Amino acid sequence: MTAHLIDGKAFAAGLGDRIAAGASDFAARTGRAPGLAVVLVGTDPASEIYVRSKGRMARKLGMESFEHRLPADTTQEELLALVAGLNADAAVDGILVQLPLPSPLDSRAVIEAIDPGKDVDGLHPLSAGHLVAGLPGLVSCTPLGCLMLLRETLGSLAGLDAIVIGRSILVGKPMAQLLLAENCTVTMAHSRSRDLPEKVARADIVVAAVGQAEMIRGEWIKPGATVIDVGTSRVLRDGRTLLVGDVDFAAAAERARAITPVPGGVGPMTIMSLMHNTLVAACRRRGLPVPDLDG
Ligand SMILES: Nc1nc(=O)c2c([nH]1)NC[C@@H]1CN(c3ccc(C(=O)N[C@@H](CCC(=O)O)C(=O)O)cc3)C=[N+]21
Ligand SMILES: [Mg+2]
Repeated sequence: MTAHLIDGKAFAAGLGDRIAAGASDFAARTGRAPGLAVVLVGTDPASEIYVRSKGRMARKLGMESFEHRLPADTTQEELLALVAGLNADAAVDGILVQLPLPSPLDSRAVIEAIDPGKDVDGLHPLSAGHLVAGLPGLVSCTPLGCLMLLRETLGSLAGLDAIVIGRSILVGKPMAQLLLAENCTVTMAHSRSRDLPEKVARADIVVAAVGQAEMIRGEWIKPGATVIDVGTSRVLRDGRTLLVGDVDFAAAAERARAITPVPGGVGPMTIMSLMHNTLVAACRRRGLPVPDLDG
């Protein structure tokens, strides 16, 4: 392997120290810690783990964590009533509703009910619009984390050719907007794209967010490219469950200049970006200056 490993876990830990300092400063000025509310509907085991680690991280950094666990048969009205209560709660600066919601709940309507000032997931249409318009707002956690890793690895991204594979509202679309704002030339590829290998081969930056285990082959990667792997798929291999990304890591690492591992790459940055957004939302809501959290 020749690529530099982009250590998301270590970068997230450093960012966490700066967020903790910002949270403590916020508490000293306002008399209360920044507050994050996480809503989990149902008992999906993976979601349980994510929600627990978000709550644990918030408390570790000196923030208040409000965890709301609702049964899988919660009605749309009950969920909207909870969101309305969190919108009105002065101790809550950020609201995250864990996705996916069990059917038949309508996640779009729930997300649109969140106060955009508390939308720490960056999923409200107003947050998405702010990003496209280049206005300050809250940016979706996974793309924000990817951008921080790219800046840390490459410095300026201006003029680089980037490809984002995957066009979800949670990751692909905001990622492309962030790269465009960094003056990259951005290609957005997806399941219907033609000649994907050729398109990937032209990119200096590859962000893989398709959700299909090891779909991006190592031979496609341009030598010297930087690869950010958003995927986390559990696969059974030699009788053991393994977490793998959207990129064929071993082969890609032979060609890339730098690459994120799975786990330990993008995942830890997603959670830390949520903490980042919670502190930013808290400061904005109180009219306080947002601390400089870039290393
Ligand atoms: N409203 C909403 N916002 C989200 O941001 C959101 C969501 N819903 N639903 C589910 C996905 C998934 N997600 C992850 C967070 C952390 C890791 C993470 O820390 N992963 C570790 C490995 C963890 C493991 O071993 O399973 C790593 O990559 O190193 C992964 C995935 C946030 N999501
Ligand atoms: Mg990861």
